[in-house]
Amino acid sequence: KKYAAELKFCQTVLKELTSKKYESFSFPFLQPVDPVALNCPSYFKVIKKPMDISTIQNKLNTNQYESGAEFEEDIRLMFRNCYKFNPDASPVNIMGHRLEAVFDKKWEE
Ligand SMILES: Cc1ccc(Nc2c(-c3ccc(O)cc3)nc3c(C)cccn23)cc1
Repeated sequence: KKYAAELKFCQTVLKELTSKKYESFSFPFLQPVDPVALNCPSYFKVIKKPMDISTIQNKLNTNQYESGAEFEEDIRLMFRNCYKFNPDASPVNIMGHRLEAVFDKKWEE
């Protein structure tokens, strides 16, 4: 069915984003931001809806997405959070743009 094929493609896209070849710029996005570990106490004041790839993977595995569009919403939320918290041209901001470029290419494949 279309629905199953759509969600299967989401799995393929996540596999691409977490591939070792991108680990030099995907690592800030693989796990939830830990404001204590990263020493960024303002994080939860600035970012109201945290999102990361491991959370998206879990939602996909537990059928919490109704469609590919909902999956894409969480991916885009993750990158918006990154651009909001990390100043333009900062290392993690640039990593976000690089990983989003990988997503864009695979998503429109
Ligand atoms: C004081 C300070 C300033 C910036 C950061 N950014 C940051 C983020 C981050 C990722 C996504 C996101 O939505 C927000 C932040 N991930 C990291 C990592 C893995 C290492 C170093 C910095 N990192 C951390 C602490």
